[in-house]
Amino acid sequence: MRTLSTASTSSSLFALHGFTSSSRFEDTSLSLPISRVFQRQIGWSNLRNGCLSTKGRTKKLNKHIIISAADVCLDRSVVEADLQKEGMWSVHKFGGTCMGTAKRIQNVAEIILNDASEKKLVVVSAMSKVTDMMYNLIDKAQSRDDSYVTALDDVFEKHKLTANDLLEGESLALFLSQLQRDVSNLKAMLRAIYIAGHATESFSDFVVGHGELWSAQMLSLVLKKRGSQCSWMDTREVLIVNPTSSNQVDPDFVESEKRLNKWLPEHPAETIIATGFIASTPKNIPTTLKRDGSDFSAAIMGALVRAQQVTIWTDVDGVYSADPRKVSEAVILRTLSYQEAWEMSYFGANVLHPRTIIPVMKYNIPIIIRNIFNLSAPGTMICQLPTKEKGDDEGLESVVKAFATIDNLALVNVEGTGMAGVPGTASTIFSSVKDVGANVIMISQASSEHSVCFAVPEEEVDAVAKVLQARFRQALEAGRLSKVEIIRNCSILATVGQRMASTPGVSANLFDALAKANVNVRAIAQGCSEYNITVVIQGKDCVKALEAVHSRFYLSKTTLAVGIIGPGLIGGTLLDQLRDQAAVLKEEFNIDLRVMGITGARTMVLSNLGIDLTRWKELLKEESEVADLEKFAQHVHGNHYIPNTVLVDCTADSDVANHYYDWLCKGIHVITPNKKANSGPLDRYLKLKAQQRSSYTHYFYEATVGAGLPIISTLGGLLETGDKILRIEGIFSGTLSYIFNNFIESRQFSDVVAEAKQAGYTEPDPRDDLSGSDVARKVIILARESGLRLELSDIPVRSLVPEQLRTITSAEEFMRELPKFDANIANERQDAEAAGEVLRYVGVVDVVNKEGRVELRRYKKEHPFSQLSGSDNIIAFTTMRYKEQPLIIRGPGAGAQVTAGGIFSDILRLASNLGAPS
Ligand SMILES: NC(=O)c1ccc[n+]([C@@H]2O[C@H](COP(=O)([O-])OP(=O)(O)OC[C@H]3O[C@@H](n4cnc5c(N)ncnc54)[C@H](O)[C@@H]3O)[C@@H](O)[C@H]2O)c1
Ligand SMILES: N[C@@H](CCO)C(=O)O
Ligand code: NA
Repeated sequence: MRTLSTASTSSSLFALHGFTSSSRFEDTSLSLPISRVFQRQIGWSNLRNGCLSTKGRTKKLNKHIIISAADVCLDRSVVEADLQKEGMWSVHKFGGTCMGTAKRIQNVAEIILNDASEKKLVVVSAMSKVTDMMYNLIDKAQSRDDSYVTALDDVFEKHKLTANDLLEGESLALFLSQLQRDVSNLKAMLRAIYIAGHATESFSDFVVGHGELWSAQMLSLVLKKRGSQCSWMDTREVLIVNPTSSNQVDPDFVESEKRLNKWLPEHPAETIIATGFIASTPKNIPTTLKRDGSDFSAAIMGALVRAQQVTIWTDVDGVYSADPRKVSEAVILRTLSYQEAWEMSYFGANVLHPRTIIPVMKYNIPIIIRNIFNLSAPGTMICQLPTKEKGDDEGLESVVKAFATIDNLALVNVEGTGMAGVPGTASTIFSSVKDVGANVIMISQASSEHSVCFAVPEEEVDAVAKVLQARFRQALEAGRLSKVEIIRNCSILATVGQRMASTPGVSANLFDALAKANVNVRAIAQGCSEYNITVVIQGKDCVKALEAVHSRFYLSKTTLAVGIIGPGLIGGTLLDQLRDQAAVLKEEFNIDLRVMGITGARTMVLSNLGIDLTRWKELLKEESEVADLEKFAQHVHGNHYIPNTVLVDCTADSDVANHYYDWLCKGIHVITPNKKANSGPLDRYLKLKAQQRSSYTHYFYEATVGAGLPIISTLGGLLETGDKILRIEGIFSGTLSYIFNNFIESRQFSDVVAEAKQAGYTEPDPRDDLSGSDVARKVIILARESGLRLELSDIPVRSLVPEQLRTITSAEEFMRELPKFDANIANERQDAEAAGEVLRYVGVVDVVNKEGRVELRRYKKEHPFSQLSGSDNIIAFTTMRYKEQPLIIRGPGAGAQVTAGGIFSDILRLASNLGAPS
């Protein structure tokens, strides 16, 4: 497939920030000579445009530095050598939230004072809400609403109160008189706007930008009060930008640097507090840096002073590996490359605007995103990552770093044979899309050139479809194009990671994770850079897909929503085992099993976060509701934060088994020790298995034969590797094994049966064991696994249930009546003993003759079947490979612990199939 990804930015993804305008007050900071820094900048400015080499300025700089294009990074060792010599600048940016109150401004001052860097340049936004208040003033004045006057008073009050808290004496008086002057000026301007009923853009800029001017001045005075040598900067005097057509600006680095180099010696200080967001045009008209302007200001300033780093202070711990609202186990990334950060922000992650990265990337300056409210969090560093080739993997996390999604998209598919080899089709398509102002988010074209497919925001798709239908009407009528198809309700899932480029198998892993989560992929795009692989999926699958791929790449635990049906002996034991092992699984194996529901025949308990398994019995009594299997399945599966659901059927009920098909269709995995589904009607069984394969869901039932013994998996392994099964023969009933192993000497048959029941070996109704039907079911299960198409009724069975007790309704009554019939079986045993033999209840799958049977047979005392003890099962596989000596599996084949353990290991097999490390 030939693919192509666009780099256009969806404007809706980023928040609009405020900006500031002109206002001055005299700076009273102490002077400090900074000429060396200044000289260095002049020297470096020569390097920017084109391929140059610098020689001779210092010894360490006596190297060739080639800058071939704007985005190429300089040799870091050279940059560092130079910076260390000249004194390092660190740049900080504090947004509105950080500057929100007097207390927070003090906090900001503290952070600045604690930074030991020789030079500090601090970019600040307006106090939070101030920019909105300023816009509101303009709106009111424009709509001739008198209340702008009181609204302006509120702005004044807010700053006055803050300053009163922060400052005192001369500096307070200085600030307040400036504030008063600014507010009087603003009042006059707003009055002018009120009269005109309109504000020009530069007028608005002027008004709105005061927030930054005031916050910068206050912070600067606070720092001075605390002994810092500090100046404040109205960045419009320095920062020169050219507005572009697309509501963006291009910084003029050469001119800005010239102005900065003039400004710095005029305002000597260790620390400079600069207003974010404001700038001037080359003609000195005030303007702004538009969206996310303060971050951009910080990045440009960082580049201008060749900062050692730029720290963006915010209210989150850093950049997450995925939206934490969607992926509960998302982690904070320690590092991101510039390109990765770029990709993440394009896909809606609240990282940085891509343009913020460009200025710093050019000089290889790291950006650190840190939480001002959690200084213990190290934050995320966006920098040039060390490459694998250099053998320096430190700080690198996974190959795939992060995942992001864009919702509410539609795919447009233009298809037809008339496109191949005809230049201009793509151009016509995309110029039409441009004409209706739609934003193309992703493009993919198969190299057959028979279709071009692209994603646009859902709300723009109708206009796109209409214009394409019109533009291609002739081609559609003539059949050169077959259709312009719209696929609605789509989402994009982007997988980002720079090292994907050099690592084979990433996409295989990604697509495998999606397949296992039953997510259908509609379109794919990957640019040559391989920084990101983008897939288009159905909107409803988005969170599930995000969870699945996130956990696949080890960024989160493999989380499974588990529903337990039938908390009887086996189900209850399983719940206790889950309770005891949960922490270890989470810690050591990255597997997070959450039991979201438990249902018995009459009552059920549901949870949204996971049932506390130390109390499951009480909860089932105290907080239960009436059992409803539909509702139960829907609840356990309905939690969109957990990508995979498994229902574990621990009943012996055919009605429950009849739901498996439906559950598999819904993408729910099924695990069971219940033999009813696999030994029920053959057509149902075949349909179930076919559904399981085609739906990529998993259906595991190891405990149906031999309890926890690996019978089903061994058979599967033999078949999958091409062995041919000839015969499977053995003692398949734990109950009947126990009974005949212990039915010796003077013991009564009924007593031994009661013991087996007491030990938890029997089926809920022991007649299922004694009748041979349990063994017949196991024979059928193994026969079908081996490829035989047999029904349960095809298996001749010797029943040990006395004729008279077969119709009794309850298991308890049966147990009471059983002793009356002890003599019959005792006689049979004595006959065998007299011949030096023992009785054993065996099942046979005769694959060669395509038949099965269940019988009570006599074996010589030396025979392996005669050597068993307890509830041992013994199963012998005779195959083409194991012909002379059969492959034998022996061990306890019934009992609560071993059976629950077998089910548990099926759950872990499922987790492993879903991406948990093995
Ligand atoms: N006991 C063993 O050693 C062993 C070994 C392998 C497999 N198994 C299988 O394990 C399963 C459970 O056996 P057990 O000994 O725990 O039986 P049990 O009777 O102790 O438990 C079954 C539970 O299922 C509940 N139940 C019945 N119908 C239900 C329904 N429609 N919806 C919800 N709950 C329902 C019952 O109330 C009971 O709590 C059986 O299928 C059995 O064949 C048991
Ligand atoms: N009742 C069964 C349980 C295991 O399937 C037995 O005795 O073997
Ligand atoms: Na088993």
